[in-house]
Amino acid sequence: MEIQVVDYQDKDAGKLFVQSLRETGFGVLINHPIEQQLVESIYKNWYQFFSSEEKHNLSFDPKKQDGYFSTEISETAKGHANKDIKEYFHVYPWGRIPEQLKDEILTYYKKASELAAELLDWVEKYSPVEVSAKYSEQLANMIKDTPNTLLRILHYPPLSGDEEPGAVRAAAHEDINLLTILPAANEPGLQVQQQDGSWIDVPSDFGSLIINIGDMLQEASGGYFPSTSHRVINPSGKASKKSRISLPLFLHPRDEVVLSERHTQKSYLLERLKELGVK
Ligand SMILES: O=C(O)CCC(=O)C(=O)O
Ligand SMILES: [Fe+2]
Repeated sequence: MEIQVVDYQDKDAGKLFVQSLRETGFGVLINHPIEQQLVESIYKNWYQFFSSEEKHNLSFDPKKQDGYFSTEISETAKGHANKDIKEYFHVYPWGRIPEQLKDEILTYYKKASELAAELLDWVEKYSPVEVSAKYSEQLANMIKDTPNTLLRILHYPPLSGDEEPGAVRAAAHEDINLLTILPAANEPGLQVQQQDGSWIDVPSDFGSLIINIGDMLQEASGGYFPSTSHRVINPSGKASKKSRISLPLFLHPRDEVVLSERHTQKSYLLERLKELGVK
């Protein structure tokens, strides 16, 4: 099955969306409640931030994981040799945020988190009974009042030609969290791996919202909802001189939420961050 582009206003939206998640790990929403104007303004304002020296004053805190992560310390995807060609900023409502960008980004954080709770309700509603029986509490409840949901603003700089051989914007990886909510970026490049191992572009029309499953939902659903590998490929030709900005919201339950017999959110996250080399 292909990734479905679902109209959020459609009466069967929930069913179609969850079916797409189940079969591909991804679903795409159009006509959704997140205003494109807000997304575009964030892209513009944070591009300015990444172009300024101010970012170096907000360098990330290794314990709290908030703040600015430079290209030099950017993540290395599990099983890969090179660092990704990206810099990013981690926004948590309790964390450091550049003063002039605070109101806007927290407005987005709140709106996207509210929509996310609704999407988790859809996932719950269309989980077979034997799967929902595994959820330790309602999925939407797992993220209620959580301090752990992470909004990452990513900047993939133009390619200089001096990149390490084999380095890419984002090497193939799976997300760690429950669900990821990602507005289409300003440039293409996002791909998902299909069951036969081949890679296809994720439908990313500007204005649409891409949602994918992370490992925590896979864990909580006993594998029913697969977290699929995705990546961001390097542009070529003229596009390689352009920056790409993207804005994933990674939904994380509260620390103590039980995901499975093996893991709480906290124990699971710690294990995964160590693998990424950022903890
Ligand atoms: O930039 C994108 O489009 C995707 C980013 C991503 O997959 C991630 O940060 O986990
Ligand atoms: Fe990802």
